[in-house]
Amino acid sequence: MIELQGLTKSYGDTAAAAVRDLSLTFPAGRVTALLGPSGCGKTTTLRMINRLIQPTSGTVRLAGRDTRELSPEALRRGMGYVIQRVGLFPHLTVGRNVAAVPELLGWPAARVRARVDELLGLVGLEPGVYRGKRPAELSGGQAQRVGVARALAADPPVLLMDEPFGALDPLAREALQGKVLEIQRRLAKTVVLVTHDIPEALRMADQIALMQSGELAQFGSPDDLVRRPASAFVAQFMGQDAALEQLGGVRVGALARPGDAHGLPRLPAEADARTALALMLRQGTDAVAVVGEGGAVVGVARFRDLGHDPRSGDA
Ligand SMILES: Nc1ncnc2c1ncn2[C@@H]1O[C@H](COP(=O)(O)OP(=O)(O)OP(=O)(O)O)[C@@H](O)[C@H]1O
Repeated sequence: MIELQGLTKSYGDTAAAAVRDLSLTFPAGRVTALLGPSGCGKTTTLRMINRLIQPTSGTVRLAGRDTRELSPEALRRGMGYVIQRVGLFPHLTVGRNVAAVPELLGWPAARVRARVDELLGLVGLEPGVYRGKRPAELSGGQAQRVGVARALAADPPVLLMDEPFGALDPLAREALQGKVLEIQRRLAKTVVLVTHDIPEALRMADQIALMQSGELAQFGSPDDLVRRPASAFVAQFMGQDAALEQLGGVRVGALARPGDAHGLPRLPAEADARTALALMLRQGTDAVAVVGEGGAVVGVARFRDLGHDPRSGDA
C-alpha cells in the first residue's frame, strides 16, 4: 500500500504548485490509474513516489514507512519503473538488459539466467529467440515488453508505469496491456499507471485517481467515474472521449460477434453499449454475452470493439 498525505510540489517560487495537497491511498495488489489532462501533475506525482522528484511538502508512505527513512536506492529497488520509451541499454543484449538489476544485487549467475528466461516468457517473448538480440533488432512493442520484464526482474512489490503503452500502435498497445494485466493478476503487484487515455484507464485500473490542475478531482472505481461523476469536470473529462460518448447510441446487438459466451454477464441485444461498458467494469470482464429475443445467446460484445462504430466500417 502506498499512502500520499498532503503531498505538494512547487517547481518555482512564482508558479502555481504542480501538485497541491494531494492525499491518496494506492491499495496493495491493485492497479490504480493516475488519469487526467496534460499538465495536471500525473508524472510529478508518480516521481514523488520513487523520489525521482523531491516533494516540497507532505509525506509518502510505503507499507506504513515514511519513504524518507529509506535510501533512494533501497526505495527504487522495491519499485519497478516503466516509462514511455523504455530506454534499454543499446549495447547490451535483451538478456543482459533484463539481468541488470539482479546482477547489481549480486544474484548467482544461474539464478539470474533462470530469472531472465522466466520473465521473457512471462511477457510473451520466447527466451531462446530474444535473449541474445540487441534492442535495435526489436519492434517498439517488443522493446516495451523487455522494459516491463526488466522492471519486474528483482521482483519488486510495486510497479510504477508512466504512459508505458503511449508510443505503441493500437494492436501492440492492446496486446501489452493484456500481458501486463495478466502478470498483475498472477503476481498481485501494486501498480500505479499514469495515463491520459480514458479507455486504457477503464480497461486496466481497479481504481482511478482523476487529477485536475494538481488536485484530485475524483478517486473511485471506473464504474464510479463513468456513472457517478463527482463534478462537472469529471463528467466532461470522462464524456469527452468521442468513443465513450458514442456508446450511448450503439446497440450491443450491433457489436455482437461469434465467440465463447461461457461465464460472461448477459445483456439483451437492445441494450446500449454504455450499459455494456458499465457491466464489464462492474464484473471485471472483457466482454458480455449478447442475448436475443427468446433468451438465446447471439454472440459476444467485446471491450475492444466498443469504441468502433459498426456503421463506420472500421471495426
Ligand atoms: N522540471 C519542471 N520544472 C518546472 N515545471 C515543471 C517541471 N516538470 C513539470 N512541470 C510543470 O508541472 C505541471 C505538471 O506536470 P506533469 O509532468 O506532472 O504533468 P502530467 O499530468 O504528467 O502531464 P503530461 O500528461 O503532459 O505528461 C505542468 O504545468 C508542468 O509544466
